[in-house]
Amino acid sequence: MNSVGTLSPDLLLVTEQDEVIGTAEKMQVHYDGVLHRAFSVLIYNDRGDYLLQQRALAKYHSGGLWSNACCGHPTRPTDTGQQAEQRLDEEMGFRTELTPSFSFIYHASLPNGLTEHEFDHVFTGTYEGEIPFNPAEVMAVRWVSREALLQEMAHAPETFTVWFRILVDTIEKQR
Ligand SMILES: C=C(C)CCOP(=O)(O)OP(=O)(O)O
Ligand SMILES: [Mg+2]
Ligand SMILES: [Mn+2]
Repeated sequence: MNSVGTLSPDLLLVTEQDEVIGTAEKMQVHYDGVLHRAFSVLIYNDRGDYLLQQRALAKYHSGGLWSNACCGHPTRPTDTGQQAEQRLDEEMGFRTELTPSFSFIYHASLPNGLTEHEFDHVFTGTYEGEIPFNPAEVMAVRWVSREALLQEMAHAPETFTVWFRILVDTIEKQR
């Protein structure tokens, strides 16, 4: 826990085997590019369309880019899925049951000078209904079919977050 206590809990630093080896403050972690635990949530509707969020411009990186339904950082070493469900609610304004899917490590230098270096746990869920998203986190949402998403990613990859492009590549190869 950092000096501001519960206001800003620290992120979990992990090994390449995802063993927790410490904690550190969120911005410092992304300045230093040190490996930490994260989660990414993929939400589908009954037709199999992807739910996308456009990150708020004020986010510390990747503002204005289109991405998967929710991403975040666990602050407790257990119950990553519950923390992902909670973060989905904070960002998108709804809850749904999430299922663990797969995990991957990625390392990306971002245009604003920060670095993402994450052991990312991917969760999936389905949802139909209203999306009263939080404007501090999200500037827009939309549903897109997988065909339309693949076309758009091929033509305008720079409008999507780096990790969502990796995620879609991985998922679409598995199908
Ligand atoms: C999980 C990934 C790929 C990046 C972290 O997500 P965010 O940048 O949205 O993190 P929070 O601000 O929500 O913690
Ligand atoms: Mg987030
Ligand atoms: Mn991160």
